[in-house]
Amino acid sequence: MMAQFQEVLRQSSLHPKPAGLVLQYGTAGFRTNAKHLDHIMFRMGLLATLRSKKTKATIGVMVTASHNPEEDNGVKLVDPMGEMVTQAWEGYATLLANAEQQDVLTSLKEIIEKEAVNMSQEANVFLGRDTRCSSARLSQAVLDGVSALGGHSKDYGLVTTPQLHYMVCCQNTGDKYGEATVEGYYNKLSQAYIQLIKHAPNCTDDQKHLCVDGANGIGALKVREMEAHLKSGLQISLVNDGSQGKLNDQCGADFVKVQQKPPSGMKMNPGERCCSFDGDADRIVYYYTDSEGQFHLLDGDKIATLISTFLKELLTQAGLNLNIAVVQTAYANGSSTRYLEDTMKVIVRCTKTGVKHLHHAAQEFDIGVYFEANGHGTVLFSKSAEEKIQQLSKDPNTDDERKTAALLLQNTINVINQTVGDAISDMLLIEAILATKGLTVQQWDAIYSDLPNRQLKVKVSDRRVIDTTDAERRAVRPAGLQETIDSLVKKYRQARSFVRPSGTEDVVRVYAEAETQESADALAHEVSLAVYRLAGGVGDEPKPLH
Ligand SMILES: CC(=O)N[C@H]1[C@@H](OP(=O)(O)O)O[C@H](CO)[C@@H](O)[C@@H]1O
Ligand SMILES: [Mg+2]
Repeated sequence: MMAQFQEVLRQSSLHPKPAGLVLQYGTAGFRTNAKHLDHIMFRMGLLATLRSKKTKATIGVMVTASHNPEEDNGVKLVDPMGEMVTQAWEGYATLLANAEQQDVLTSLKEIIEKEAVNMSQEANVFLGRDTRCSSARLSQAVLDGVSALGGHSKDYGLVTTPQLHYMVCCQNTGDKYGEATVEGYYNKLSQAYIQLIKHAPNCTDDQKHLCVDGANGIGALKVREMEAHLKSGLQISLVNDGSQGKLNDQCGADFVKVQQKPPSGMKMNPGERCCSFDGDADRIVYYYTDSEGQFHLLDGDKIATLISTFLKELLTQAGLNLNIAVVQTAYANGSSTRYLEDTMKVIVRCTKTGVKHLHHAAQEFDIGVYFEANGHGTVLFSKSAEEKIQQLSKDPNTDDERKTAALLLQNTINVINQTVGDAISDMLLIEAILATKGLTVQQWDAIYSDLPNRQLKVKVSDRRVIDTTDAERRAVRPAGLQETIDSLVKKYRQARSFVRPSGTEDVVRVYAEAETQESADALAHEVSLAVYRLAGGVGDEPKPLH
C-alpha cells in the first residue's frame, strides 16, 4: 500500500494543481476551460478507482463538456448501473479536486477511511471522450490516475456520453443489458428499431427522412457509424458533421432550444422533420418550419408527451395494468403538464433541475418517462414491468392483438438506453413512434400548444442567497421575494414564474410563462428586477425586452 501511495505522489506531481484554483463537482460534473483541468482528470482517475474498489464493479469516466464551447472541457463519473455517481461521492470529488498539491494523499486517505475502501480489491474503469481537441490529452491524465492506484482500465476512445453509460451497465450486469461494445450498442438499438418499424407498413421514403444536426460533435460521428446498421429504415441527412464547423457553434440542441431558431447549415423545407443533438449526444430536440416560414420547436416536454402517449396506448392494447408516470422539472411548459394530467391522465411528478433527480423519481414507477425541457431524458422500466411484458409476449394463450402490443413494448424497451438520456436512442424511438402511428411532425406538434415563455439570467453577487423549496418552484429566501413574484404573476393570465440559482453558471435563472409572449416577456422582466433588487444584483439593472 505504501508503494502505491508513493506512486500516486510521483504521478500527481506530473499533474500539478494550480494553487488556489477551486472547482465544484456541479450538476454535470466538473466543467471549465480545458487548460485548468489536467489535475482534475488525474484525480478523477484516482477517485474512479476507489469507487470501483468500493462497489466491486466497473466505473465510468467521461471526458466532455457537452454543449459548452470547444475551449471548455469537463468530466463526469458513471456508477455501476450506468447512472450518475451517487451524491456522497460528488462531495469526495470536490474534496479531492480542490486539495492543494501537498494534501492530495491526505484527502485520498480520508476518502478511503470514510468509505472503508478495501485497497486490495481489484478496480476497473471504463473511459470515453468527446471530440474536443483537449479530450485526448485529458483522457490520458485520467488513465494515469487509474494506473497510479493499480486499477485496470479500458479506453473506448471517441464515444457519446450515453454510449459510455451503456457500456458500464452492460459490463456490470454480465452482458444482460447488452454487449459492452460500440458494435453491440448499434446492433441492439438498430435491431429493435427495425422490428418497430415493421408495424408501419405504409411508410414512404419521404416519411423516413430526417435531417440531423450533429452539433459538429461526437453525435455526428456516431450517427454515421450507426446508419449502416439501420438498413435504410431511416434516411438521415447529416449537417454540422464536424468536417468544417466548430463544436456547438451556432448549432446543437442547446443553441436551438435557447435561441428558438434553426442551427446554421440546416436547409429546412416546410414541414420537414429536423433534430439537433448536443455536443456529447445526450440531448435532442426536434423542429420544423411551417409553410409561412414560422419555426416550431418540439422540446423535451413534447417528446415526453409523445412517448408516454405511445406507451399508454400499448399498455391498454396489451391489457397490462402497469402504472406510468412522467417526470418533469419546473421548466416544463405548463401546457404539457396540464395535457398530461387532464387529458392523458398519467401521473406527473416535478423534481429539482438535474437529470439525477428526474432519474431517481422515475425509478419509483413501473414505467417512468423523464425529460428536461431542454431535451435530456429517457424511459425507465422496472424489473417487474419488463418481466410482465416478456411473459405476455411468450404466453401461447395471448390473443394476437395483445401479443402484438407486447412485442412492440419489448422492442421499445430494447431501443431505449435506460441508463441516461441518449440523443441517438431517443431519435430512433421518436422516429419509430411517428412511423407506427403515421404522424407527421405537425400532427405531433398539435397534440397541445405551448404557452409562450421566457428564460432570463440575472447576475447577483452571491446566488446562494436564494433558497428554494417545492422542487424549486418557490423561493423561501431572501425575505419578500416570493411574495413579490406571487403578486406579479397575478397580473397576467395563465401565468407562472419562478427563480433559482443555476447549478452550472454563476447566475440566477428566471422563468416566466403566460398567455401571450408579451405577457411572458414582461413578467420575466419584472421578476428579474425583483431578483436584482432583493437578492443583491450586480451590474446594470435588467432592461425590459421590448
Ligand atoms: C434550465 C436548464 O436548462 N438548466 C440546465 C442546466 O442546469 P442549471 O442548474 O440550470 O444551470 O444544466 C444542467 C446540466 O446540463 C441541465 O440538467 C439543466 O437542465
Ligand atoms: Mg450533454
